[in-house]
Amino acid sequence: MSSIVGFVSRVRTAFNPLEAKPLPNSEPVKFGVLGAAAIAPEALLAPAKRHPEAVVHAVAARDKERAEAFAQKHGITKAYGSYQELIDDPEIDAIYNPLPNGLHYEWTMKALAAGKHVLLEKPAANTAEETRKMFELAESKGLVLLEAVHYRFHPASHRVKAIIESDELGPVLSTTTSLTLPAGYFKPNDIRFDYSLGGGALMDMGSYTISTMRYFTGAKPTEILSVKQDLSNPQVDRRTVAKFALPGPITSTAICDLGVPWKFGLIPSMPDFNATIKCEKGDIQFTNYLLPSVYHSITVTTGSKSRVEKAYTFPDLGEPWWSTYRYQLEAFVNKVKGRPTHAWVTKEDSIENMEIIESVYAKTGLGSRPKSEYVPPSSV
Ligand SMILES: NC(=O)C1=CN([C@@H]2O[C@H](COP(=O)(O)OP(=O)(O)OC[C@H]3O[C@@H](n4cnc5c(N)ncnc54)[C@H](OP(=O)(O)O)[C@@H]3O)[C@@H](O)[C@H]2O)C=CC1
Ligand SMILES: O=C1OC[C@@H](O)[C@H](O)[C@H]1O
Repeated sequence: MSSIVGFVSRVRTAFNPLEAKPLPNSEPVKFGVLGAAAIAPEALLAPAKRHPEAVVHAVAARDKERAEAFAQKHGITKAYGSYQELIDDPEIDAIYNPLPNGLHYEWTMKALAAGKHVLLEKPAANTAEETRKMFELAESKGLVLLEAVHYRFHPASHRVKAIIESDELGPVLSTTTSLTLPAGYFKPNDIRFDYSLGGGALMDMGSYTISTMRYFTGAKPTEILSVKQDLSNPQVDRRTVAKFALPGPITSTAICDLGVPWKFGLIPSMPDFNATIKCEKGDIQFTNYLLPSVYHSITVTTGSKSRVEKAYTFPDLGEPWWSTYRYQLEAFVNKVKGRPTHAWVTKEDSIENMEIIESVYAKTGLGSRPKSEYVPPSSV
């Protein structure tokens, strides 16, 4: 019963934003958003309204009218008809980059070159080399760059990691991390199915399934044991199932699918956003690891005993309705302000994730998504 009340309360709060009052003695971090992207309201606009030190100041779209309509709808002060104009706005401190994957590198490099911090959507870029270059530029300019791997900032993921590290269940033997959605969820013309824009299930959902495998095992694969891909067009995987060997006895399976065919062509499959971690003395079933603020459960089983845990807040941070994105924004703003953060995704972490994605694509012969043609000026 209490979990239903909690669910209703969290969802109600999600649709009725509690606006935070600005802090009197602190300048807010002013964000500019590149593109009127579908994910921007959930991943930045709503969390910023609930953060006392974050403001979304401007949005840019390729078409100025689209930017203006988006700005009006979301109460954003400025709208630009080009991404560069927004980046050049001296009032903006940080850029949120939710462009298609294949444009992450170019526009992050341009934003960093202009002296802006960047909150960058996942996956960081099309290649590990581009990811490295972005982080090197950020470091050389003393700027914050974060790949928005939002689940890493939520207390539920931390709780699962803490159980694994507590040794209650002994060493990890295997993991299965899944992210699947039914066919029809994404339209055929979605950016996720466009090779030239960095599309593919492994780039999209797969960036999380690889990331959670690495996070929960604390290890990097030593070998790709097998990969099976179903394609939506000759260069783009709709589904990828990859099996990995990790150090010691660990094996991991990462499953992602942008459109599971309906059963008998009639019944859509349920989304699968679950992680299973099998350990020597028991296992953990983490339900809905991607959007745990809506609902999640952490079921720990040893022998015939099992218990269910939930973690919506940290002891000293958060509210039950804080989404993964709100927790992520908390860390980003703290980092920009030079304060400690409760969690972070490092340069090395982002590069390693991209290396694994590329190595899976190499194994099947599909190959990495196209390298950006953008060449930064030599002065950068
Ligand atoms: N953190 C998370 O939970 C999620 C992250 N993502 C990530 O965010 C990014 C965007 O995803 P999503 O919001 O779903 O995508 P959308 O298609 O809604 O948005 C992409 C934006 O990119 C701009 N754009 C620029 N060039 C192109 C082009 N050639 N073709 C298409 N769009 C272009 C468009 O901006 P304009 O307005 O200028 O036309 C559009 O608003 C991806 O990297 C994805 O992986 C996505 C969903 C969830
Ligand atoms: O990042 C994401 O998270 C949620 C998914 O629906 C989406 O495909 C992906 O881009």
